[in-house]
Amino acid sequence: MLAYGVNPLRDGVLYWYPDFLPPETAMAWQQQLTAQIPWRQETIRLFGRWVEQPRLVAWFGALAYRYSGLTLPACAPPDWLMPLWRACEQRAGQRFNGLLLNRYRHGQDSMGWHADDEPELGREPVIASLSLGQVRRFALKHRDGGERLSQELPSGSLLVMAGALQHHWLHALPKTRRPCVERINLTFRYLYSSPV
Ligand SMILES: O=C(O)CCC(=O)C(=O)O
Ligand SMILES: [Fe+2]
Repeated sequence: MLAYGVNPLRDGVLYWYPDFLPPETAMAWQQQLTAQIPWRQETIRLFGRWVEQPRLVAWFGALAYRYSGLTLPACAPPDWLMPLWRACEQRAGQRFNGLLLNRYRHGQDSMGWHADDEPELGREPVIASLSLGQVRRFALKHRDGGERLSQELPSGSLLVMAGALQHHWLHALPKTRRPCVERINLTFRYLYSSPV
């Protein structure tokens, strides 16, 4: 459970703004994104088998994004998205040049344990994560097997991951058996053109 604003952790920091967007504004963005984004169902290789990712994704950025053996090609964001992009930059106090969108259609859509630690993101990346729609649980665990943390992410909330967090912690969006409507997550990132 996080406190409003800054939450210093061992080896990282989380900034938490549960009321970043009013509920109606969050709902309007979700509807627009659902209808207007070219959502992709990607296939990834897992233990030698091709499997569909348990979510839909989209990527906007000046550079291609490579993760989990997948390449999402460079693609300019639509103009109508920029007010939301700028608002997230302002709250995070950081410029972003990339946006990964995740669309979780139901409780069986999820994201497994990982860190956003691709070389292009550099040291101590600041990643801003905006949630729209269904409340889902976000889980964190320290790589050394120690602390665990989890936080429900309500619609319109902004979670900023910063400091050394990506180097020392993993995070996930677990599946749930509870009845679920759709959730869209936007994670804003800054990519360097060559690994730093
Ligand atoms: O959906 C979420 O809240 C997590 C998304 C995430 O971790 C990612 O896109 O790297
Ligand atoms: Fe992530």
